[in-house]
Amino acid sequence: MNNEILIATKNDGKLKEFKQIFEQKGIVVKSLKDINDDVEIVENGLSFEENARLKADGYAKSIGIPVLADDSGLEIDALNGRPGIFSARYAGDHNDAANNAKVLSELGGIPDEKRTATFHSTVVVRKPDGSELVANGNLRGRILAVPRGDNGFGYDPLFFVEAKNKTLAEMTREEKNKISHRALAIEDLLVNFDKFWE
Ligand SMILES: O=c1nc[nH]c2c1ncn2[C@H]1C[C@H](O)[C@@H](COP(=O)(O)OP(=O)(O)OP(=O)(O)O)O1
Ligand SMILES: [Mg+2]
Repeated sequence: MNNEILIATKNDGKLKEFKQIFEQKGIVVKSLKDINDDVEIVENGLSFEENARLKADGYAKSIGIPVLADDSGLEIDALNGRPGIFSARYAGDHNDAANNAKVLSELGGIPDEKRTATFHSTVVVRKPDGSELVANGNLRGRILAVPRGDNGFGYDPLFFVEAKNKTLAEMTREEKNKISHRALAIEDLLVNFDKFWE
């Protein structure tokens, strides 16, 4: 039975979200901690999709099971879509606090109604035979001036979801996993998944 997938991410927050979503579907999630092969992947693609493919491909050849990678980021309208594909290293290195501070400083003085943003996720799954599935998800929200909440990771404390009257960091993992860009990408993925998975 083909029921295992490797989630190729070094981000524990993402891994926990994917685990919850796939385990509900009876799919066993393996992480990079379960394999010896620690590859350093340079995310130098020009799009979310290219970066997700680089990550999935980096592991798909050596591991005998399907590999899923996500490349995601925050696109702020008033910043012409920045930080976008550079979300993880916006303030120089992979530091959530510094990235959030940079975003807040760039948005300084911009009023609430102009602080709209999209969280985007592109997910690529590669099988050992090279076949792949690509899916996307988007979540609209607004960037607060002051962070709220302690859950989640990354830009979650700044990302306010109007319909829930909460930031992503004020939601439980279950709540976030019902609406997030990553959850929506997986929903999109699952439309074609069974056929791909056979
Ligand atoms: O739900 C989210 N809630 C908050 N922040 C988020 C989310 N989704 C992506 N983000 C931010 C985190 C990181 O700054 C960048 C993704 O960068 P990205 O390269 O895809 O992920 P990563 O480097 O953390 O882990 P990895 O590449 O090993 O999967 O966007
Ligand atoms: Mg990354």
